Amino acid sequence: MSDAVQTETHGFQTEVKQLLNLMAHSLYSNKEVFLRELVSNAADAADKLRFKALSQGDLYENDGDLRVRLILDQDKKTLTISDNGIGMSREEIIDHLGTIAKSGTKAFFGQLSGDQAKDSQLIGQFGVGFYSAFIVADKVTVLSRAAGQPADQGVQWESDGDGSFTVTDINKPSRGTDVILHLRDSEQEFLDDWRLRSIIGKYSDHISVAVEMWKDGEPEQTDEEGKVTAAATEGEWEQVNKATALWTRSKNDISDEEYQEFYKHISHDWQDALDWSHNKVEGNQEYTSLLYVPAKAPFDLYNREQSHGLKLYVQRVFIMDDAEQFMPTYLRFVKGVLDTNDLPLNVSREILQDNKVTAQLRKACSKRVLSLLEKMAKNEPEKYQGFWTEFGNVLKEGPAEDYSNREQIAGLLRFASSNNDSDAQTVSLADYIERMPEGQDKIYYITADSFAAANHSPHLEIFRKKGIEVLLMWERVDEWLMSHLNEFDGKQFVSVTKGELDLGELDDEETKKAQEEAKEALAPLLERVKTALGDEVKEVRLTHRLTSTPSCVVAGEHDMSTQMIKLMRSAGQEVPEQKYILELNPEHTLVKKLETLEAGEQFNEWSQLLLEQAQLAEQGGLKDPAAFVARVNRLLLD
Ligand SMILES: Nc1ncnc2c1ncn2[C@@H]1O[C@H](COP(=O)(O)OP(=O)(O)OP(=O)(O)O)[C@@H](O)[C@H]1O
Repeated sequence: MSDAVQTETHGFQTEVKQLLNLMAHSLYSNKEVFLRELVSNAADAADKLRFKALSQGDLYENDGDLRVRLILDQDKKTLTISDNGIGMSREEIIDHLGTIAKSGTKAFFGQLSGDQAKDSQLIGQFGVGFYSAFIVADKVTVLSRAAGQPADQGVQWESDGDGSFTVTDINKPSRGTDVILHLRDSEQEFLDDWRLRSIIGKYSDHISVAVEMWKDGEPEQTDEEGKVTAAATEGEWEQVNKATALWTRSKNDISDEEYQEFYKHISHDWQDALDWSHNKVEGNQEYTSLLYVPAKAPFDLYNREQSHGLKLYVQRVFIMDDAEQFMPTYLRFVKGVLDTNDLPLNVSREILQDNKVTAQLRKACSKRVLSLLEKMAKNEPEKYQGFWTEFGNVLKEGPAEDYSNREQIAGLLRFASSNNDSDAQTVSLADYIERMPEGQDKIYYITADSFAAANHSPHLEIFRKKGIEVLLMWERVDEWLMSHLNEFDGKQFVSVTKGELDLGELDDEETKKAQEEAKEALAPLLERVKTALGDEVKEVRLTHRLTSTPSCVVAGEHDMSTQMIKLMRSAGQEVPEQKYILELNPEHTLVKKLETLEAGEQFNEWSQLLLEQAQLAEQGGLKDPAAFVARVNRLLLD
């Protein structure tokens, strides 16, 4: 022990306490996961040391055989997971085993309802990690010493999982970390050597570092006559996993179960992945990729800054976690491994930034994921629908970010539709096109604040009447998406709330003629309304998109849509006040009534009311709601 043994007590971050609580309740029926998590951490520590030692060979301290050992102590009732990996310093241990470093964690725990059954579902959105040790242990002691540090720089971390932990300086001659679990009385099954071997076999075969357990020696064996049949053997550490990195094996030799185990190892998810794609490429480019799509979105999916990306290996040597350079942001949910021979072993994040090989690999990996999704959508539509529910809104960022693949991404999008009267996003663009009536050559859509606002928008009236399907959109990202999608399969996208409505061949000659006549007859009325409203509107014209509503407002062809304005304002950008075009429905009684009114106060009030109610329906609010209410009341009493 060093002279000044310094023990400090630290409180866990509030979120850690909440996680511990949640985990104890949620994962009890799945409690073996603690072993996978702790062995994964130990294997990661070995990987990290191997990488650091590439440039600093003396870190091995003459012990380059990296391994993880499981040690049972029947008397003390402890199970120890011991590694000779990178280890942790005092600061690191306080930091890593006392807090959760992900941003947004607080908000995540803030939404817990207190209802254990409901909350336990949420653990799936959160990585399990080290803290799972407390599912089976009522006390955990961690002894660690960072590689390259003298023996007296060891540190002991200890906690009973109740809210605080202690940290003490210790002497630790061997490099690496021992996690000692003081098993609860009810968890003594994990002291059973055979039970442990079978769990480890299942969880760790594919981890590239050896996992070892102690095998007792055998005494000398003799036959009846006392002749020695087998010499005595000494006890030894025995490797219990295959220790071949899974992605290096041939696809045909890997079972689905093994793929799933590996997924859990790299993702810290405790549920199965939804699907994966494993590819070995030789030739010009040489790489292996194993990419997984999770079944559930993590809690921080919408934080675009959150770390994501692949585990990067170069010639099977682990280089870094979260190499985001190989996965575009709109595919940030993908987990996996990329192992390449085309990058140098001393590659850094900076080198990756601006690198031709990186760009090629990123393109290749993106393609793999898109093809995987395409196949799923085609062959297993229900499964794809599950994917869409979890990750659809992220995929919608794709056309803006990945211009070259936008047609393929557009093919994967799913929308709600005016045909369905439901907010379920199930309609693909291919479905839409297939259902188009003869004469329709455009894809019509509407963006609004909510499903109800989109579905009940007056702008849809004429489309409903004519049986033309309109795609309904109301997610924040939709406006952004549509500003980057011009066409699909040669068909142009048209917002039903923007510009002059031209249904082209969908309108018959008779209707067109009637419209022309109305235009001529009502020209004076339009003039008068424009004069009454003055600068409040850009233009007043007749509309044929309405059937049961008297008026609507539309943005000019090249103006920003209402949703885009809202999006930009909410992002803190200044957007100048935009003037709309007021459209009047010539068939509607109120418009007919307006025509009969003489110029004067009443005419002005009615014109104003028709504008305000149209703005209310389109924008969901008014600048001066009180004036609107007063006006309605005045007109009601007239
Ligand atoms: N055996 C170990 N050796 C060295 N460092 C370790 C070891 N175990 C844990 N750590 C450190 O503690 C950190 C936190 O571990 P924890 O398992 O809670 O989360 P994680 O591995 O980062 O992943 P996730 O949050 O996705 O579960 C690790 O990132 C690592 O830096």
